[in-house]
Amino acid sequence: MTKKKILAYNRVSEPVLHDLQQKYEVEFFKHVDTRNDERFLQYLHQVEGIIGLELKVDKMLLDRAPHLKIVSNVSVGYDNLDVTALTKRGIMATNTPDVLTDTVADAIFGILIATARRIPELDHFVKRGQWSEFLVPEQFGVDVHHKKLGIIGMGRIGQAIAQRAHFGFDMEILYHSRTRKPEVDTKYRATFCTLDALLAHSDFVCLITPLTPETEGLIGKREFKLMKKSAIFINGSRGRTVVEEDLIDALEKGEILAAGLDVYKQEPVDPLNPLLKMQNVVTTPHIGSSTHETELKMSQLAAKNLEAGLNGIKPPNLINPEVWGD
Ligand SMILES: NC(=O)C1=CN([C@@H]2O[C@H](COP(=O)(O)OP(=O)(O)OC[C@H]3O[C@@H](n4cnc5c(N)ncnc54)[C@H](O)[C@@H]3O)[C@@H](O)[C@H]2O)C=CC1
Ligand SMILES: O=C(O)C(=O)CO
Repeated sequence: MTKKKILAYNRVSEPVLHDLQQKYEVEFFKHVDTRNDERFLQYLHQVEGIIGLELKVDKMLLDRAPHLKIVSNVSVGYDNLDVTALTKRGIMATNTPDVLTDTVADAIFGILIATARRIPELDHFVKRGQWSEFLVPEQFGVDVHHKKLGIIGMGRIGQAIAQRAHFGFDMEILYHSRTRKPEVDTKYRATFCTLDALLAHSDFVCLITPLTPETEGLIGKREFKLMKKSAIFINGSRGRTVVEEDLIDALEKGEILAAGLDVYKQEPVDPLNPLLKMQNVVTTPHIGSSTHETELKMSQLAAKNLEAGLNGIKPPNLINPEVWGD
């Protein structure tokens, strides 16, 4: 029997890829120009399944994949997929929620602390051999514990951040989300509020929504102006939820104190991006879920979704259940 053809893209853990290769014909592509790479386009024409990270799946790509049944993202975010176009063609789309929640929350909390306590900057100071006298107040950071944390997007990861903030650091939590979550209010002593109230009152503003037409550019000039001058802004969502030029402007003008960023408008980030030159900005290269343990779990879950879809079983993490007739 001929094996079903699968296209693996960008990042799929080695043991998972190996396992898939036993059962399917698998071609792995690292980074491709999806419009012009001949090998990619020829293989795409034959595949029934795609598994991978951040492949831009749009109408043009789908027109070139007539046998495609399922696209299995190795990520919880799926802003890389044109879900409407997939659904119209009856193609399943899946993601990897839950398995990465705690890992991402750890990373975001780490970035928050690193920004508040200026850890990367002072690490360089020590390593450059500049630590010759006691620290001066200009090098001090700000406290995290007992401060007000504003979380925009109180979903799975937002709640895991709230848990760390409440139980670990006794922080007061404000949140803004599509709906109020009474269980979160009780569990983490959190208060649901408008976006503007959150921005005006928070010491730390943490953005962790998905990227959607509603959240694109959610935080820009007006929102930075509403924040406290002492506010620290943390973005763990996607770069385009923020107007990056306005963030740069707000930092340059001292409208906010500092920023901790895991995501950018363009990734990998342009080495000339002014954010990289700012001492009060902590940058990480989209590390949210990137631990050995969690990347493996994400790939395993993505493979489970893929195989279910290919074999006529409803995938556990179907994003567009309409294609299943639900
Ligand atoms: N930096 C990184 O490495 C990672 C980033 N992410 C990002 O985090 C996002 C969230 O992941 P989860 O918490 O698992 O998703 P989720 O779906 O559980 O939570 C998202 C929350 O955002 C809220 N939301 C949506 N639109 C909103 C709006 N316009 N205003 C306010 N709140 C809004 C939703 O109501 C929901 O509570 C992902 O979609 C992804 O973009 C996820 C994993 C790793
Ligand atoms: O899962 C996601 O959405 C990520 O950003 C990377 O893990």
